[in-house]
Amino acid sequence: MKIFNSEQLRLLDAYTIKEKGIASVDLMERAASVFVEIFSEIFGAEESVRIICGTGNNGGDGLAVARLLHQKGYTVFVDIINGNESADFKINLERLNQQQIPWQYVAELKLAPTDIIIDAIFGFGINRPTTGIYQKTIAAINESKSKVVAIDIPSGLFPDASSENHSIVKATHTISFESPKLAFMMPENDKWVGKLHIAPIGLSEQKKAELKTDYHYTLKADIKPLAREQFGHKGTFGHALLIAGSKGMMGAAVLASKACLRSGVGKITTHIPRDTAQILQISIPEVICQESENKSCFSESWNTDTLQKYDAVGIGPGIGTKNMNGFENFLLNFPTNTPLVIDADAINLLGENPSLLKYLPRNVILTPHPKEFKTLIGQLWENDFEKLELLKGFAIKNGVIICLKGHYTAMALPSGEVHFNSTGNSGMGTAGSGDVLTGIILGFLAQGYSVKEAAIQGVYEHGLAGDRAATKRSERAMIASDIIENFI
Ligand SMILES: NC(=O)C1=CN([C@@H]2O[C@H](COP(=O)(O)OP(=O)(O)OC[C@H]3O[C@@H](n4cnc5c(N)ncnc54)[C@H](O)[C@@H]3O)[C@@H](O)[C@H]2O)[C@H](O)CC1
Ligand SMILES: [K+]
Repeated sequence: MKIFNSEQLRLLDAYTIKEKGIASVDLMERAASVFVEIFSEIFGAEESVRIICGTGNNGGDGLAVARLLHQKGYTVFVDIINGNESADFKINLERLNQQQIPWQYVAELKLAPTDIIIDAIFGFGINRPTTGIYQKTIAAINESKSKVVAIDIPSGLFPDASSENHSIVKATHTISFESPKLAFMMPENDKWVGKLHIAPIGLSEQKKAELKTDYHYTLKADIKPLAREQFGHKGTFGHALLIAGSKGMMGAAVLASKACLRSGVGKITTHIPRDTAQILQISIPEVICQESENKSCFSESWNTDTLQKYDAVGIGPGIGTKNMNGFENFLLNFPTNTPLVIDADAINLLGENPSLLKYLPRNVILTPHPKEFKTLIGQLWENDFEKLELLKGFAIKNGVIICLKGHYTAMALPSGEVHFNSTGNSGMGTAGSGDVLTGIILGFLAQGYSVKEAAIQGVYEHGLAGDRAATKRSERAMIASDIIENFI
């Protein structure tokens, strides 16, 4: 799914009105009705609802929502912060009056206790930080004990730019129209957005296809698993090579190898330090162990012909950062066309020696978490929008795919596209979770997925398995092995 900016959403809005001959107030009605549909699935009509409206179209949505909830039997009360009223706001205020729904203009909001507040102050029309009555109202909402549901976007949050240090409504749920906003993908905004719901309102599909954006949100419909050949065998489902583990870190090699096998790969060879084979072999009988001549780390020397025998290679989980020489030889001899996934300590080694970046092969995926990304680029960022620019810049400059792990893992491609992932949960912030992801991506690459597909689909399926694990156990109690067990 594409992520549109506010200018594009306005365009889509205007185009849909023209193309479908639908009045803008009817589009607002459609938005309000999908909002109410989702809202009423979460909250029952016994809960009291206070709707706080601005006077633009977000406020207009709020008035229409008030009327529709009233018709469904909810007790609603509307507060309006006086301002310039949009045309569709005026029509909806008239409709509110016709149904005799109680409302008042507020100069200073004294919030009577209510179960739920619906935030309809500002939507994507916000163009400056909130001040005065708006700021005070937002503070009152955030201090209340009520659950808060934002219409389209928590008021005060800029959809397409950083809102650091602004006054913003802290929503429990955000029900956003048609497409998520870029701001929702930023970890710094997690505290404002709460649980995100996307509500399609039927904007023109043709125009959506035409509009260009760098930003995408991966949903189930974007996932296309490779068909498994009925006559295939372990020789045709790909042979992966994983370079992983060191003394005390063999768990990383075990988790990544097992995840790789579960991803459907035909065979995996795992290259490990000498004398550690027992640990791996006992943990996973299906793995082929290849021991390094080094007792404590991976091999010093690598040759292209040997590496070329594998369909894909992964390096990093648990390898430590001592063997720079071996890592350099590995990259210098890496075959041009073999897909490669680089994770964990291999990323730290690259960060320590950025001159190696030029030796990265063309089909490479890097999977850093934010700390590893910082080491890799040797630079700090002021906010998450800046971090996103750095991520995009790195992918473009080095011609690589880079997946910045976290909630809504961001995958930047050399084309400048960024795909945000929609699956996963806080339970995945657990030791070994990243090793599992490396194994899955490696397995996908070895089976013949393109680097783009392996990155996007690997991250999506890793998150999905994590969501299943959290349902069976809990976000708190799940561990990385549960992600593997729930990969189906
Ligand atoms: N295409 C769609 O997705 C649809 C969106 N709808 C809803 O409309 C809003 C956007 O409405 P808009 O009237 O453009 O803007 P706002 O209501 O967000 O803001 C109103 C107005 O306020 C002024 N303003 C901006 N910042 C400030 C500030 N800090 N202090 C004071 N005043 C401010 C500015 O002039 C704005 O224009 C969208 O989010 C949806 O909720 C439709 O209902 C359906 C189609
Ligand atoms: K809002």
